[in-house]
Amino acid sequence: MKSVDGHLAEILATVRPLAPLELELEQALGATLAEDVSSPVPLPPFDNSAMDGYAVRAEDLSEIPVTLPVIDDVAAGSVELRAVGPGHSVRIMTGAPLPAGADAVVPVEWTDGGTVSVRIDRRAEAGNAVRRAGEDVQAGEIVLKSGTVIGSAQLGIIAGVGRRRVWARPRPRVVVISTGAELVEPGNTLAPGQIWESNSYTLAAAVREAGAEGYRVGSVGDDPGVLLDLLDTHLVRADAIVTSGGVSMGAYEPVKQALAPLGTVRFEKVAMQPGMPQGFGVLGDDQVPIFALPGNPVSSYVSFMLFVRPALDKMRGLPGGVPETVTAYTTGALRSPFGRRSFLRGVLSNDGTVSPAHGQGSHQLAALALANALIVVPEDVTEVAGGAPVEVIRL
Ligand SMILES: Nc1nc2c(c(=O)[nH]1)N[C@H]1C(S)=C(S)[C@@H](COP(=O)(O)OP(=O)(O)OC[C@H]3O[C@@H](n4cnc5c(N)ncnc54)[C@H](O)[C@@H]3O)O[C@H]1N2
Ligand code: MOO
Repeated sequence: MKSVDGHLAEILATVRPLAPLELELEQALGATLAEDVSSPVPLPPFDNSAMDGYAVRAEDLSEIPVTLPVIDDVAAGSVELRAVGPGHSVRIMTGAPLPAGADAVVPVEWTDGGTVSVRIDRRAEAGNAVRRAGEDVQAGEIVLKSGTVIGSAQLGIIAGVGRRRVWARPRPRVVVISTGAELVEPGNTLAPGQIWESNSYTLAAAVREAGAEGYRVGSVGDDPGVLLDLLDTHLVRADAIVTSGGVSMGAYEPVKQALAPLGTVRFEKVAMQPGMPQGFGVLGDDQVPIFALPGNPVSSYVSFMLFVRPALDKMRGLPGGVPETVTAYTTGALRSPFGRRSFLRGVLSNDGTVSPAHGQGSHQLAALALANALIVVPEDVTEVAGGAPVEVIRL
């Protein structure tokens, strides 16, 4: 059997970072910067007020209280400014440019709020409530480095330095297809022998959680020809394809039957539990990677976390490697088949313990839904005693 590490290594050797595109700000959320972003100007671009109040010369406040004439009124965006001479003040709003001569802003709360003259009741030091030009960013300074994932705050600074577009690797577009003649869309009534289709929902959501775009095509039956047609239709808009089901040893295994003859997708047994039957390869002229995951709901989910998520990281231009683990102490005994690495579902607590889920079957989706971690039991270990340390992958 192929090792878990060997399978991941083959996947990571096959998938490539997506080519950068020039993305509009509105499309850039979740993309990975492929350039350093710098500011053409200092930020703030000019000295300005941090508060609504009065721009003054601090030296005029040596005697408190003091009453000063108000010679001007400046709002944010004002351009024609009168200088503040000795003994004068200017009413000023947050974000408005600091007039020449002034070196401090007195918040309105420290005054009587006058508009012709103002009584100031508290002393302000030079520099009080003044935001200096360039104190956030210097002209030419890099604000975001290439390789940064663009989240909301990153989008903010890109806009804040005046950029409309950036070069970035887009979120990979991933088409998700389930197979199985027994599957019925949720919301419909079950006939005997049928179950509600859940994997395409799980996997498309996991794709989105992994920072990619998930397109749920839904489920197809057991006909390999129908599956091939569907793949053909969707290949043009896919950076990767994920299928579930139809990869094991049964008489009706549409994914295996459709793809194995192409010669570019291999079906193998990987030494893990769950998730033993796995298919991986590439499709079409563009060599689009395809992950043919096993149909059991827990198996497809675990396979996604171990193989698809690191691959999507790599496609996004991020370091895509073995999922990180932390050490925890299992509250219960564990069993694992010899020669296979187990990924048991568990609940990791803040006290450093992990409680194995009740129900470790590959079909037990409810136990998976309660879990927040996978407990990793190595290939050469068949039993772990309660209280023993184990490695855990957070979900
Ligand atoms: N003789 C053998 N039988 C099986 C083997 C084996 O090595 N020899 N491997 C077992 C393992 S391990 C797994 S995992 C499954 C994988 O089977 P398939 O990938 O072919 O998946 P299916 O047979 O289509 O389905 C398995 C199971 O999962 C349910 N399922 C499938 N798709 C969905 C979906 N979209 N939503 C909800 N549930 C789904 C399906 O009804 C089956 O119960 O094979 C074992 N057998
Ligand atoms: O490996 Mo299968 O994934 O046991 O259910």
